[in-house]
Amino acid sequence: MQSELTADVEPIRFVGQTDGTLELLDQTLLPVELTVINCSDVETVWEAIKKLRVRGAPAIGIAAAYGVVIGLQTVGDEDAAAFWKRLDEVTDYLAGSRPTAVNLFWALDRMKRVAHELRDAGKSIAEIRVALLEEAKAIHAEDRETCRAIGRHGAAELKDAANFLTHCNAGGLATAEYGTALAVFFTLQDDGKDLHVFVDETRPLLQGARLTAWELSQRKIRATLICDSMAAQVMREGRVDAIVTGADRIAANGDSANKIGTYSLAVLAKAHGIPFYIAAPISTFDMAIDSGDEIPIEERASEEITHGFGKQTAPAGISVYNPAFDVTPAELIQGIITERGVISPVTKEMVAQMFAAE
Ligand SMILES: CSC[C@H]1O[C@H](OP(=O)(O)O)[C@H](O)[C@@H]1O
Repeated sequence: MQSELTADVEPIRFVGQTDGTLELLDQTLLPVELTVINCSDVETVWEAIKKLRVRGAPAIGIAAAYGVVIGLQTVGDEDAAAFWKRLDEVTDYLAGSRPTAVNLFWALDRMKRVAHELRDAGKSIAEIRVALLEEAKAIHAEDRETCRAIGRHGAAELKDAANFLTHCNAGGLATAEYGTALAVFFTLQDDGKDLHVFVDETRPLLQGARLTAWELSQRKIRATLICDSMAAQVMREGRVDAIVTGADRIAANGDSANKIGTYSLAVLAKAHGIPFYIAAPISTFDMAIDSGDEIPIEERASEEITHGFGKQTAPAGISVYNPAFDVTPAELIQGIITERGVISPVTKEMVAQMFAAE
């Protein structure tokens, strides 16, 4: 069913109080169909993250935080032991949905930390349950402002550029709203810039074609969809001033994991003398790992490649390798645009300095 899809559709919405439900815009059906799934149990939230009905590092973290609230609904306030056992069960369960986006684990750890601090302060289970919903809402609200700040810093950094290329979707659909990489383009537009964006379709799940192209068209930003393999050609033709992508996990030295195909863009950008930027919130930094070598890379089902576009496009039984992410080394990154400012050059020292800043 062709629905009227507008850019003000919220990808994530929690409805009700501690006994409420989580509404998620099913991104696997975009841009053709507008369907909202209603999550009333943690299994539905887990499946939505796993199947990319909700996706994008910050959005995954927000959904998981609400998933904790929903998962705890199966136990009452009267049995404290059951509540704490269930909290561990639910956070461990959600942590197993996807391995790469560190925001998932950052959000789950934050929810557990709040619960334990309140327990240690002598609060009741009922009070802790309410506080956890408020914490999930805080994570959600903070990300809205974080994205705006990333947009402001990115637009200032790239004020002299007009022609961009991006990969996958790091827009409002991947966050609370407004996005990270796309926030830079939205802010430049709001500042009066007439910009153009080449959009990689981003195989195999086509987040670029289905989601980024849609978000840019909704905002009437000039965009041209290309196959991933065409990126080098448009760079060689001199049609790209800068590349901006999102990230799913950034190591302490600045190595950045993002959708598969990002690393090749960074190598191509270097070959063509084009600045390559990552846009990501501080919550995407994993300071517990020294380099990108330690970032777990999700491998997904073969069918995403052999049965894309709704039909079989490869011989049965063919061997398939389907890593969903790759890692761009810090030396290929001109700058990492965060809500606190731009990290450039991207060194361990500069990352640590930004991470420690308020
Ligand atoms: C703002 S984070 C967006 C980030 O997440 C995407 O991955 P997925 O669609 O698999 O969740 C992609 O890496 C984007 O850059």
